[in-house]
Amino acid sequence: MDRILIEALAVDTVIGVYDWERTIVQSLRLDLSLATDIRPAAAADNLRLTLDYAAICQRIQRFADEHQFALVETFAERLAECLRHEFSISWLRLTVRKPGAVPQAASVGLEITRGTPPEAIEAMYS
Ligand SMILES: Nc1nc2c(c(=O)[nH]1)N=C([C@H](O)[C@@H](O)CO)CN2
Repeated sequence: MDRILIEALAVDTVIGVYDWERTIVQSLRLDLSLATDIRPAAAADNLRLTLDYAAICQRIQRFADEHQFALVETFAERLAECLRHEFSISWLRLTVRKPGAVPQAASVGLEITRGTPPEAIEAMYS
């Protein structure tokens, strides 16, 4: 299975567990790996037959504008649900980093995977 990649996407949002964090906008950094079969789009050279990474990036920032979560866990889980539903993504890996949250660390955050693993889909068709 092929994967569309989005790396170090800067996303501005209100997020954090402390009161002072509810009054500021902070910048998250997102990495995404999105399972898809690129062959139909490549054969036809047609954007409509693949995952449009620009449209996905725009949707992510709109999601961030529309929500204010306490935890990066909630942001990641809800965003993964949103993207899988709206773009019919069978599997994704999402990393959310919050630079500056812990001064001693370059960034902190988490990584989640959701959906049917690409290997399982490939095994069904082999
Ligand atoms: N596992 C998590 N730990 C912490 C989070 C979080 O979202 N998930 N958030 C905070 C604060 O908001 C922090 O980013 C600011 O100091 C602390 N721990």
